Amino acid sequence: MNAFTSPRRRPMRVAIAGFGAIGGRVAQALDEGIPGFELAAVAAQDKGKAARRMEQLRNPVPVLDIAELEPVADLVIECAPAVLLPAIAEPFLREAKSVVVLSVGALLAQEHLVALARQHGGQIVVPTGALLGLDAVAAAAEGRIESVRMVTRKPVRGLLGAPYLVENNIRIEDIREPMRVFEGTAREAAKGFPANLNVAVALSLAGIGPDRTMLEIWADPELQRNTHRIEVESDSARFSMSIEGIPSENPKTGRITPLSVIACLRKMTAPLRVGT
Ligand SMILES: NC(=O)C1=CN([C@@H]2O[C@H](COP(=O)(O)OP(=O)(O)OC[C@H]3O[C@@H](n4cnc5c(N)ncnc54)[C@H](OP(=O)(O)O)[C@@H]3O)[C@@H](O)[C@H]2O)C=CC1
Ligand SMILES: O=C([O-])CC(=O)C(=O)O
Repeated sequence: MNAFTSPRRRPMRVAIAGFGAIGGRVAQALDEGIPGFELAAVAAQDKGKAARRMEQLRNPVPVLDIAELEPVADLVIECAPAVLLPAIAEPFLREAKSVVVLSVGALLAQEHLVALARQHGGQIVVPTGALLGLDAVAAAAEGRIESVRMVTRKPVRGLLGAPYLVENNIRIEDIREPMRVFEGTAREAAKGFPANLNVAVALSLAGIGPDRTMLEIWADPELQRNTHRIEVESDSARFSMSIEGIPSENPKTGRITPLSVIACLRKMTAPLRVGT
C-alpha cells in the first residue's frame, strides 16, 4: 500500500488553474467524483464568467487568484495560457506538491521548474493530453530511438493567430488547399505555436528530446479534426500511430485532452494501473 492508495488517506485537494475548455471539463469530473480527489478551488481571469460556470457544479468551490491556490490544495492542474506556468507551478513545487502541466511547451523555456521539483521533492506530471502512445515512446527510449517524426494537420481555425504565422506573414485565412506552414524541431514549434503544439513537446520529452523530435504542421481547410501522425524508429520496435481529435469549445484544443487529465488522476490512486 502507498500513500496514494491507502483507504485511510484523506482526499487530495485539487486546484484548477484556468477554467476554460480543459479546466471546466476536469472540474465537472471532479465534481461528479474521482476516488481519492476533491476539487478545492479554481482560478480564472474573468471571475464573473467563472462564477457563472461554477453554478453548474453540484458542489461549487471558490474562484481565486492564482497566488491564492497553493495554500488550499495538494495538487494543481495547470490549464491556463502558457505564460502563466511559472506563477502557477512554483508555489506548489516549493511545497513538494504535484503540478499537472498542460502548457507543456512552456516547460522548455522554464527548465528551472524541473530543478525546483527535484530540489524540494515535488513532481511535474505531463499527461498524454491530445496525443497518444507516449507509453510506447517512453519504453522505446529505454533502448535506442533513431528518429521520431510527427505530422500535424489542423483546421485553419485551430492555427489562426500563431506567432510563427504572424511573424513570417503566412496567411492561411483564405487557403483552399492544404498548406505546409512549418517544418522543424519540437523546440522551434513550441516557440512558434505556443497554443497549438504542446503535444509535440510532450512527445519529445517522452522520447529523444525537443531538438531531435521533428515536426511538420499543415493547415487544412477541409479538415474538421486535429490530426497528429507519429512515426518512431528504434532498436526495439518501429511504430506509427495517429489520432484525429475532435475540437472542443476551444478550436485549438481537442476534446480528449481533459479526458486524458481525468484518466491521469484516476491512475494516481487506482489499485490497478494499466500502461507505463
Ligand atoms: N498538452 C496538451 O495536449 C494540450 C495542451 N493545451 C494547452 O492547455 C492550456 C489550456 O487550454 P484550454 O483549456 O483549451 O484554454 P482556454 O483558453 O479554453 O482556457 C484558459 C483558461 O485560463 C484562464 N486564464 C487566463 N488568464 C488567467 C489568469 N491571469 N489567471 C487565471 N486564469 C487565467 C482563462 O480565463 P478567462 O476565460 O476568464 O479568460 C481560461 O479559463 C493552453 O496552454 C493550451 O495550449 C491545449 C490542448 C492540448
Ligand atoms: O488538441 C490538439 O490537437 C493539440 C494541441 O492543441 C496542443 O498540443 O496544444
